[in-house]
Amino acid sequence: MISISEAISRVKNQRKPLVEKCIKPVEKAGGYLLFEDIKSPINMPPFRQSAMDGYALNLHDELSYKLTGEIKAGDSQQFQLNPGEAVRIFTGAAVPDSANAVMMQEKVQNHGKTIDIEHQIDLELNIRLLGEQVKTGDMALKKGTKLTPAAIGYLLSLGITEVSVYKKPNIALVTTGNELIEPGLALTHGKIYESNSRMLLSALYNLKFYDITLYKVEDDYNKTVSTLETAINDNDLVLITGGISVGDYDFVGKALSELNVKELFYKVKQKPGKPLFYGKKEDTQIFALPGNPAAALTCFYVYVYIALQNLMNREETELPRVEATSVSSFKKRGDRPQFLKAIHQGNQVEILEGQNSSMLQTFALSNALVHMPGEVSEINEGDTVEVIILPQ
Ligand SMILES: Nc1nc2c(c(=O)[nH]1)N[C@H]1C(S)=C(S)[C@@H](COP(=O)(O)OP(=O)(O)OC[C@H]3O[C@@H](n4cnc5c(N)ncnc54)[C@H](O)[C@@H]3O)O[C@H]1N2
Ligand code: MOO
Repeated sequence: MISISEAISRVKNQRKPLVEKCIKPVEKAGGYLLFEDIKSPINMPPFRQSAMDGYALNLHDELSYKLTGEIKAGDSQQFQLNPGEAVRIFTGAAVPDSANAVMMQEKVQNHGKTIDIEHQIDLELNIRLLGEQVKTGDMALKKGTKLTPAAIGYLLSLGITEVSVYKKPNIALVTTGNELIEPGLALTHGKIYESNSRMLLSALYNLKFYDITLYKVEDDYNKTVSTLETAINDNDLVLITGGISVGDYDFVGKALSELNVKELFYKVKQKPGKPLFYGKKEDTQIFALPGNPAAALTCFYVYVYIALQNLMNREETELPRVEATSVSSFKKRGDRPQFLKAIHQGNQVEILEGQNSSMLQTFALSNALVHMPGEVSEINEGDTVEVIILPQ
């Protein structure tokens, strides 16, 4: 049995980012990293734009101007202004080449055919210059940039509709167990509703991983081998839940060994999640998470999260950890370090009742996990503890 820190470092050591590219419509590329530099195909703005509703002026030494017309946003006609002439103009409209400043309307008196401005103004005031954000052919966004909503808006503003991005991993979610029934069907004695697959699916969606295939297999050795073989062949990351402990019908470990999956670790000194398995076959990483739902989700956040960040070539691979003051007390049995479901707010954290690895109710209320080291037997009110912040 290895320590949590050793297990974390073995996952980190398998850093092999996916270097395949895929082409995505820009609006569906949120969260992806750019595979290539993007050069701007246009000047942005593509013309000199008015930044205000007001008047475009061909400046002269006096404060009075002759009004010669009007330009709305989207208009394309050209005006030729002589010194001392002005046109009415609106935000976003093209400023005539012969205008050299825009005065906002609050500082202008309109007399019908002429206007008076309050004071003399600087050249190019209230004009967004041609290409002031980015010029044709210049770097718009560099390879590796994460596509945030702002980045997506920016690329679309340059007229770009498709981008090449680093492919995200194809992920298999495999559930095992004869006792599992689809939620929605009638429950019969001895059965429980299957919740792990779509719990992990939703955790993956939340992290913006969408290429996910669900596989289900009953407690049968041959079927476990063939299902896992397909899942491993077709995916970059395989997450299995259940069947990894020592029971006579826990076939996952034996099946993985039959399939020549290289074990990187099996069993971690921690609670929950002791029987966690991590291995790889060629470039596919495989986690066999304990079937107990809270153990599976805890292992997802502490270990699988790192593998996902590694595959995406992200710098930060672990969830953020902070220190906080406990407002509750907790006594631990045994010497396994524990991850405790908790509510973190400000610089305080409340450890919740009901920490059993089969219970999701407490997890449902939590936004954090308190990491309680093995040598600490109790946490008291006022103690400083380490808190892992979960993605919301
Ligand atoms: N003799 C021992 N028995 C157990 C040990 C041990 O060290 N020695 N470890 C215990 C610990 S700790 C855990 S955790 C579990 C892990 O067992 P498995 O990974 O083999 O999981 P299962 O036995 O298949 O299931 C455990 C539990 O979770 C429920 N489950 C499974 N899959 C789902 C699912 N998709 N949705 C909802 N619930 C699921 C399952 O019904 C069981 O109640 O082993 C202990 N035993
Ligand atoms: O790890 Mo098991 O998850 O302790 O119940």
